[in-house]
Amino acid sequence: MPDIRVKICGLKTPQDIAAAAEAGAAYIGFNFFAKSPRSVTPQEAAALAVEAPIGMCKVALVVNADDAMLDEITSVVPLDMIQLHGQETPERVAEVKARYGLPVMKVLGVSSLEDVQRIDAYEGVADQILVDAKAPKDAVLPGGNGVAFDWRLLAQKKYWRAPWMLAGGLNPENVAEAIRVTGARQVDVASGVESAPGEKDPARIKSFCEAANAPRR
Ligand SMILES: O=C(O)c1ccccc1NCC(=O)[C@H](O)[C@H](O)COP(=O)(O)O
Repeated sequence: MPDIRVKICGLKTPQDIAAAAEAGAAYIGFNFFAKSPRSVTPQEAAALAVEAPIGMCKVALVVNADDAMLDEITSVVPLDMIQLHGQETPERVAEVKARYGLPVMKVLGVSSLEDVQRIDAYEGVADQILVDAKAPKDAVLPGGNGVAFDWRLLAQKKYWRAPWMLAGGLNPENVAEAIRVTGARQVDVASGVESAPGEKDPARIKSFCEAANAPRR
């Protein structure tokens, strides 16, 4: 099993799933944010999920979703985890965990040390924490913008009680350095393995997974 666990986010086709599986990704993300070029419907995600090999963690990405939306997604798609990518409070994280009986990954955007400190409020309730770059002020999307944050912000505080994952502007060219600086054991990528917004590139998925697991200097 690869040392560094990789999540490929925003998969839309069976070819995307095959590329992630062949490259050894541990997680795949289905994006239910309608404005995203990576979004899928619950029915599309259900058809894709059956293509995933046993043991690959299938994650539903939602942004400030209400129970009705989560009820629909979880009733149709065989999932292993829910990723909350909005302004969900620790209380909402606990509610979602209890209601759906699935592990929850809470995403926290970082652009300052204060943001890093704010993560502590979630470490006792979220099953995983995804440390992402904050979206630029004028961005349409709350994630998937290909923007990195200053990885040195994690140098002092890179351990939480919950396992964590690094995201934000990662790509095959910089992922090894990001891992070196932050000590991340898990990494997540969306736009960095695409040829155009929402179009995954199998060669970049492969290069990303190889670079994440290349021997460290
Ligand atoms: O990818 C999207 O379109 C998206 C839309 C709305 C909320 C979150 C979204 N992506 C979240 C992810 O998990 C990304 O992998 C993460 O933000 C990093 O994205 P990128 O910088 O493009 O690798």
